[in-house]
Amino acid sequence: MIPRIDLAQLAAGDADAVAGMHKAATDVGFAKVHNTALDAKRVSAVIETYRSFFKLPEAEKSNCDMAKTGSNRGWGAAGSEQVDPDANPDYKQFFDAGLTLPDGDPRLSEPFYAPNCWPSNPPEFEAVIRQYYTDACAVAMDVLRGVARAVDLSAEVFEGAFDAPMALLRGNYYPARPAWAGSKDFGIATHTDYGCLTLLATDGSPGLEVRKRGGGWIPLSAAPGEFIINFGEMMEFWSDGLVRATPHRVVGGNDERISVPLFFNPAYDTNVAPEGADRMIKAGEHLAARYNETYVHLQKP
Ligand SMILES: O=C(O)CCC(=O)C(=O)O
Ligand SMILES: [Fe+2]
Repeated sequence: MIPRIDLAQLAAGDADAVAGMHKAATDVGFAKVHNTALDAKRVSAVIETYRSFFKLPEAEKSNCDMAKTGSNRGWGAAGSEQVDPDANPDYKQFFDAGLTLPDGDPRLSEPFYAPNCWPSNPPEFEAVIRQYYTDACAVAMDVLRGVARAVDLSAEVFEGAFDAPMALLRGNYYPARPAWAGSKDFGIATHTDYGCLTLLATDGSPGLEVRKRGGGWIPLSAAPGEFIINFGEMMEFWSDGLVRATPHRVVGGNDERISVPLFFNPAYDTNVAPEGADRMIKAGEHLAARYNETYVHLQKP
């Protein structure tokens, strides 16, 4: 069973909500979260904005092709990410956006704080996505505070670590599963997320599957207004293995599907080693290693 958590109740310390988050974090690695600052209407507008973009001709989308920029901002064509080395590159398309830094900020030359590429169509794209990025980061921070409370990590652990986050907002577009797809082809192949927390909105269509500890897969879906959350590798390091990064995938079906994960990653220099450990795991270095493995345009031949 995947816990379903009321975020306002979690923030207020409600015992059931705290217990639900404890189970989500330490057992299944996934939860559904509702009653957040982002309502169904806002999330639907974001999903439809991405949908309009993905429906554009490839030639227009390629103005923001990340393979041309060398960073991970902009459009990723089908086949541009390979999250499982034993599977083929994913057949999904996606669009990545990160923190918008002021012009002239020296961090703009660092890969994790690279400038965004905003398409000119649909015309509202930049405004809608930038506002959602900011608001979704605030919801993710609320969730993390609830996680700290639920698993007894000191609340200060996360404070300050997300002031200039390497958080990445992605729109995933899964077309209907292609007729040519074989056993090594996925919308997104089996993987764990790299960062701390993923706050995932979807258009409500099925497709996501979460790996069960004993084997097999649990299908999970959420309509706009309700979020799926899961934990990534950095959170597993940070909590010394207490919080679980659970593998998941999308095989894909007969209908197209849009999902919008916010990968809530801390600032580059954050040490995500367990508290009190005598080693250092720099968040930015972990992320760089994982990006270099999985973005096809960054892979070494
Ligand atoms: O589309 C989904 O539901 C999941 C996407 C996902 O796992 C990812 O983008 O990391
Ligand atoms: Fe994922």
